[in-house]
Amino acid sequence: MPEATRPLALTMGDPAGIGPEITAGAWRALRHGGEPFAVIGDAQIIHQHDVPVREIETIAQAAGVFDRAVPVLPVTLDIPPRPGQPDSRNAGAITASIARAVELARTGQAAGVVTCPISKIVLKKAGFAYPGHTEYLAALCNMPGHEVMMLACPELRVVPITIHVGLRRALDELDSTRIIAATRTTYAALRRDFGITTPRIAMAGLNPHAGEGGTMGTEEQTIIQPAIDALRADGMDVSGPWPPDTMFTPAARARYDVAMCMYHDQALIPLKTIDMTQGVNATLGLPIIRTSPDHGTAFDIAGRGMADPSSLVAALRMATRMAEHRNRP
Ligand SMILES: NC(=O)c1ccc[n+]([C@@H]2O[C@H](COP(=O)([O-])OP(=O)(O)OC[C@H]3O[C@@H](n4cnc5c(N)ncnc54)[C@H](O)[C@@H]3O)[C@@H](O)[C@H]2O)c1
Ligand SMILES: N[C@H](C(=O)O)[C@H](O)COP(=O)(O)O
Repeated sequence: MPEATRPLALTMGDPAGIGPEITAGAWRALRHGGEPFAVIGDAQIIHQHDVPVREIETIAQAAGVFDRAVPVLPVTLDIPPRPGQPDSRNAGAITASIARAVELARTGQAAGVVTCPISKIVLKKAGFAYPGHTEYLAALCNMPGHEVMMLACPELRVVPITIHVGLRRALDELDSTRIIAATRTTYAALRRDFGITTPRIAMAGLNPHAGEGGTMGTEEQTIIQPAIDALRADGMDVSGPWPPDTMFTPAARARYDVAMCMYHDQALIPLKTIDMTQGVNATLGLPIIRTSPDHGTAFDIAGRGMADPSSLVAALRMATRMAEHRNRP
C-alpha cells in the first residue's frame, strides 16, 4: 500500500499529559492532505479538545475518515484522567496502546508507530520494566539491545550511545563495542530510512577538550579512538573524537550528518536547545519505524491549551518520509 494511504499508528501516551491536545492540534494541521494517522486511545479525551472523533474497528478505515474526524482505535482507560495529575492506574492502557501500535506496524497494517509522551516514573510505579519507549519497543520486536535513539531537527542529528541510565552507570557501560554497534546501526538507518548515501559521522569525545592528550581523561585514547579506527576500517566516514563543547556550533554542524554522543544529555541538550519545536525522536535498529516528539508529558501545562503540536507534526511527517525511503524499490 502506498504511504500516502497507509496510516501511522499514534499511541495515546499519558492521558494526563499534553498528548490529547497535541493529537488534536496535529490532526488540525494534517487533516487536509497531510499524513493520516489513527490514534490508539480514548476517543472522548481527544474530543474534549474541540475536534471531531470517529471510532474505527480496523486501521485500514483511518484514511477514509481522516479529513473529517480523528480516527480512534479504542483503548479503555481504567480511570478518567485529570490533566496534570497522572495516575499509575492507567499504566496498563498506556502500554497496551504502545503494544498494539507495534503490532500494527509489524504486520504491515500501519506505516509506522508515532508515540505521544509517557512519564517513565508513572509507568515504573505500576511495575513497567523498561526505562522508556525505546527499550520497550525493542523488546516488543524481540530485539532487546539493538535499539538506538536518534533525535533530529533540521539543524542537527544526535545519537546518545548510552541512553536511559544515570551518568555514573553510563560511564561504566561505555566501551568500544557499544560505540561500534550504535554507530553501525545509525549508519545503516541513515542510508535506508533517510536517504543519506554516505553519512558523515562525527564522534564526540567524553572528557573536557576530548581528553587534552590524556591529561583530562583517557577514554578518548582507550575506548573512542579504537572504535573510530574499527569503523573507518569498515569504510565509514567517521571523524573525531571532537571536543564536545565546540562540536555543535553552526560551522561544526555543517561538517557532519550525525553526532554520536557518549551519554544522554551530551546529545539531547544541544538538540533541544537548538530546536525544541521541530525536534523528533526516532528509534533506529528495529524492523519497525518509530518516531516521537522530542518533548515529554509537560504535566505543568496539560489541559490549559498552551501545548504546541509542532514537534508531533514533525514526528508524523518524519515517520512517513522514513517509510517512503524504506519501501522505495
Ligand atoms: N518521548 C517521551 O515519552 C518522553 C520524552 C521526554 C520526557 N518524557 C517524560 O516527560 C515527563 C516530563 O519531562 P520533562 O518535564 O523533563 O520534559 P517536558 O518536555 O515534558 O517539559 C519540559 C518543559 O517544556 C514544556 N513543553 C514541553 N512540551 C511542550 C509543548 N509541546 N508545548 C509547549 N511547551 C512544552 C513544558 O511545559 C516544560 O516546561 C517525564 O516524566 C519524562 O519521563 C517522555
Ligand atoms: N530520552 C528522551 C528525551 O529525553 O527526550 C525521552 O525520554 C524519550 O525516550 P523514549 O522515546 O525511549 O520514551
